[in-house]
Amino acid sequence: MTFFAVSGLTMAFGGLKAADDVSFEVAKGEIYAIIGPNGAGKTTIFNCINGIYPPTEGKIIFRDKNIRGLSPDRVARAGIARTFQNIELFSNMNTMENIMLGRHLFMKTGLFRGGLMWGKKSFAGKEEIQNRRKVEEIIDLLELQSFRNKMVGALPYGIQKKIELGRALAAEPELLLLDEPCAGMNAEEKQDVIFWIKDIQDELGITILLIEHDMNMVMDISNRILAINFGRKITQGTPQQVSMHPEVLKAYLGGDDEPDLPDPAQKEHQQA
Ligand SMILES: Nc1ncnc2c1ncn2[C@@H]1O[C@H](COP(=O)(O)OP(=O)(O)OP(=O)(O)O)[C@@H](O)[C@H]1O
Repeated sequence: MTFFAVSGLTMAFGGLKAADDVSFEVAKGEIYAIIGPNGAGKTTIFNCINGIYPPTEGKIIFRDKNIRGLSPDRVARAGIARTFQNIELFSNMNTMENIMLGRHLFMKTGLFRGGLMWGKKSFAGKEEIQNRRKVEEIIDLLELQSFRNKMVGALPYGIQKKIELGRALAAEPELLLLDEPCAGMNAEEKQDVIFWIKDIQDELGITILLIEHDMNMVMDISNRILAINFGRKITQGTPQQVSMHPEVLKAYLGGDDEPDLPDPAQKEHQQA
């Protein structure tokens, strides 16, 4: 079975091909990163995968089905969740309520209404209790207990990013798309995110497709990497292979100078 594959994906905005004949495959259980300079087309690929843009050409295969052109809601129902580059939370709702929004795919009654309107023994009440239980599991997993009832607008940036991750997990995805999970974070917060992502892979068995500018993080966390520039694939491979590719070095440095990319081989050596 093909778990996830993109083949010949092209997304044109007028004369500009933001994604140009991009193909790659992600195996179940891996952490797969897409890297590239600003404007390379990374977010466009995510937007095509989760149905925000209908691709101009190509196929997007998830569990053997072509999901190209499905609406974001249907893509989510198929098992693909996403976080965004800029935090997309409801700042005047608390942590629990924001994560609960990720459960809407499973709700037959309206959000938060079940327990209130129909009593605990009704179908709506049971559904509400079940959803709240799942949300509590996520709050425990991400260690968000002390923020459960706090309005998210007032919480630190790193915590808000974690709540957004929690909301995506609430949809119980098989594939999780993370768009720059470390953007705007300090070194300690980034370490935290790396820890959670590895945990999500190991403990929940969720496959992760990641966009990230922080090369240290990408090299540390990814099983494989796709490098793109000007909408086109440069290369794909292990962190070691990709970090040594001359076109990747050129794309990042604009020349053939000594690269500033971390050396995964050295990291492995240090860890040994
Ligand atoms: N809706 C749109 N309409 C027109 N052009 C777009 C649209 N979305 C993206 N683009 C263009 O497509 C190109 C790729 O943009 P995209 O946001 O995918 O790059 P990116 O690699 O995610 O960049 P960054 O790292 O800065 O987020 C850019 O030139 C961008 O201006």
